[in-house]
Amino acid sequence: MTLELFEPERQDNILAFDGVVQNYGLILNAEQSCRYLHYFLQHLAWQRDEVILHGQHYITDRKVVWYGDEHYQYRYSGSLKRAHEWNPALYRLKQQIEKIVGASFNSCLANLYENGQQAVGWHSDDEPSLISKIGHETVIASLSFGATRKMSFKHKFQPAKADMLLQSGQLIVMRGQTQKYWKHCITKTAKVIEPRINLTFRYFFPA
Ligand SMILES: O=C(O)CCC(=O)C(=O)O
Ligand SMILES: [Fe+2]
Repeated sequence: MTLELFEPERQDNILAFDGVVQNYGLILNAEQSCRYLHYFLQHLAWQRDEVILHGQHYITDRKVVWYGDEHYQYRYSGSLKRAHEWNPALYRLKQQIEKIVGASFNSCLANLYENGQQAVGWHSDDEPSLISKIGHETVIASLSFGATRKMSFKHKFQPAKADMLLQSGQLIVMRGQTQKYWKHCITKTAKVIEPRINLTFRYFFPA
């Protein structure tokens, strides 16, 4: 695993306006992060994602899996997703994150990028099932393991952008109106040949 020269600094908000992306820095040490990476690589039920765009059926390179308190179901990009029962280690990590962040989560969408060629394009996590009925905000806590990758944000209506590197053991939280006004992506890079896992803890409001 590559060792980063600089630890990420904590930041209250990397966005200039219209949303909040908090950088909590590293919440796990290198050894803990490395153990989680190898454990999750082996023990989560990874599957390529199916999406239907403009009537065309696609299978993504990156793998995903969704865990939750119940077998929540929802339809996005034309295919039906169903939450698995919590993996116990993932559940304990969820409880730890809830304490740090001061919010509760009932599900986790996990992503596996085998190398820098696998990425996720510009999108917002703005499905109605993720928006709270009171306050109308979305809180997503995102914890990374393995290879350092760049996450970018761009405003939907203004020429504003922000970038951050996500290291192994680093936690960020997207909250407020971030999903309404900003898109985010993980960029491709030929330099990264190692895997990265990202866990996005979410609160899912069943319809
Ligand atoms: O891998 C990441 O850090 C981001 C994943 C993401 O945007 C998502 O799961 O919605
Ligand atoms: Fe996302």
